[in-house]
Amino acid sequence: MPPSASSAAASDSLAAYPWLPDIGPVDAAAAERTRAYLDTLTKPPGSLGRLEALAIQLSAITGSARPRVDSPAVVVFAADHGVAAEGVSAFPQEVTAQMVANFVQQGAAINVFARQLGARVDVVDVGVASPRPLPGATDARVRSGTANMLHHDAMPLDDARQAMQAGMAAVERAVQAGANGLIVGDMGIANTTASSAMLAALLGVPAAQVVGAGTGIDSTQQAHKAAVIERALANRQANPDDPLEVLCKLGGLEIAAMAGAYLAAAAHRVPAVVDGFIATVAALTACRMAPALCDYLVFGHRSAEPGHVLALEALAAQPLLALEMRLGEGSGAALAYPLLQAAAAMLSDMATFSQARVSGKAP
Ligand SMILES: Cc1cc2ncn([C@H]3O[C@H](COP(=O)(O)O)[C@@H](O)[C@H]3O)c2cc1C
Ligand SMILES: O=C(O)c1cccnc1
Repeated sequence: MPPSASSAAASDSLAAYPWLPDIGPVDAAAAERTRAYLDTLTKPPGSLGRLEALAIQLSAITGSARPRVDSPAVVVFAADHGVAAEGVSAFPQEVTAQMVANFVQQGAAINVFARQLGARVDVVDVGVASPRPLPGATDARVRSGTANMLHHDAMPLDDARQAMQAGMAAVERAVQAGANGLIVGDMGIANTTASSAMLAALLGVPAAQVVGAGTGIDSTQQAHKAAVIERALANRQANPDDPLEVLCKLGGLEIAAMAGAYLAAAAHRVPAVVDGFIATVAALTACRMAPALCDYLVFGHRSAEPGHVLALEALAAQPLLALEMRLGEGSGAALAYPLLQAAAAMLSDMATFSQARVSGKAP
């Protein structure tokens, strides 16, 4: 298919989904004002480096000269994956539900980092494979896990839409409760397989190039994981120009919910911090659906999962941190969040040259 025909197919499929929120461009005038204001603050121009770029982005997102990000919300979406049956993770599927209980009991890494930010963690079950609702989690279960992508499409379109809407609804709740920043996380055993398959399909690269250790599989198991993904890609034949089709055939319910959450945050002009590999694949999918979204996202960290670099490159994204982490849950996004707060505080609290009577640059 020639490029023009394939992009027409992609936008046709988008037109069929009016349930996606409308996202306008970021506020370029507010960004420009902040860019100029930064040079009036008592520091050599540009000396706060990427923190200055972050401050400009926060103004662009919020439209405010003094953006506020003092009240973040953390939302962790959990779901299971049929492809876990192929032995692609170091851990069994029941860990997804067990970790949801751990989130509810405040014991996971994301709970610890959220506490440091004074943020609440909303754990949303969009598709955990457990017989009963999970106590303490928000029940938005669309279905009990995806189908095994090796043999079936992971989910039908209607389930992907419902999961994306669950993501949007979680952001609505957070924004109504006063959140002005969003940290989105994932929990789902085998979701590095789903994300790797989606990324290989979206970028047209071999699975071996994106596959990594996930929860800690060795190199032999990684070769098996790549082979499973290659067979799934061949069986599913997802159209790389149709991100929703890629999501339905190869993705996961929590990945769909994360994509919906980013879109809803942008529609509210609330900065969302993207976490690691899984989160970035969700963000890439959402950005392919609504390209205006990309300017609203802050990339928190670079995960040790090898596919993450490719996903970040596809978004021309520069993550704030690189701590060799490979956890998910929103943990890297939460650790990066204080940098957003520092950028905002720089704009609201620093003295200007004239206020502090400091001489400007020599002529
Ligand atoms: C105890 C535990 C806590 C986690 N928290 C996040 N993940 C992360 O690991 C999983 C993805 O890796 P894979 O594709 O190899 O299964 C996801 O659940 C992800 O959120 C965890 C995994 C485990 C085992
Ligand atoms: O970077 C991630 O999001 C990640 C990597 C490995 C396992 N779970 C999550």
